Amino acid sequence: MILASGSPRRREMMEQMGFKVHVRPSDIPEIPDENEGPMAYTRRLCEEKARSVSSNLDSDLWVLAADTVVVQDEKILEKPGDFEHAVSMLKLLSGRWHEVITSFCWNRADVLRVESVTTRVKFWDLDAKTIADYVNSGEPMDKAGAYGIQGLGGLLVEEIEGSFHSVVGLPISHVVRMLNALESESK
Ligand SMILES: Cc1cn([C@H]2C[C@H](O)[C@@H](COP(=O)(O)OP(=O)(O)OP(=O)(O)O)O2)c(=O)[nH]c1=O
Repeated sequence: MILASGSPRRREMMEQMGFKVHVRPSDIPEIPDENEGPMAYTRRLCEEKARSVSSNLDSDLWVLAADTVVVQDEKILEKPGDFEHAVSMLKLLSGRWHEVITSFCWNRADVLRVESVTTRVKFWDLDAKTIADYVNSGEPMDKAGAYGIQGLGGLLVEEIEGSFHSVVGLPISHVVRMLNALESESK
């Protein structure tokens, strides 16, 4: 399969599931349209990522793309731009529930299917030093919402409802089930 993503976590997860993964990141700009809700945004982006990589392929391999955002107070939190931005995102998440939405897309020739998975995550109350120490670890900078649940960021999380893997960027069981369904439909 072709993975239209530069995320090392997505690659690892697909390899753990036994796939031989060829990585071809896309360069789609990640900017929500005016009045675009978070789920619609992630669905549009993963579809655009898949289509842009598929259009330059001369193989008939399946292409997988995904997009993950954190949502708090209807605001989309993507990857932080700098230290201060990461601190302000973590302050917003402190002591409250938020949602993590991952949409993924399988595409081959004119077959394209998108699915979205929403997970709820609750953070402990975080004091300023905990937030600053965490941001200084460097872990938040390439992650939506400025945390990684799979790393040190796991210490910020009190509770989760839904798919852990989806928070990390790919709900692997949904992803593999959809591929199996698409394969059996094409027979
Ligand atoms: C909330 C959270 C996000 N993330 C990551 C998953 C995604 O890689 C990233 C969100 O950014 P995305 O734009 O979804 O993905 P990406 O930029 O890493 O890769 P590409 O656009 O090429 O597909 O945040 C974690 O690793 N752990 C977490 O707990």
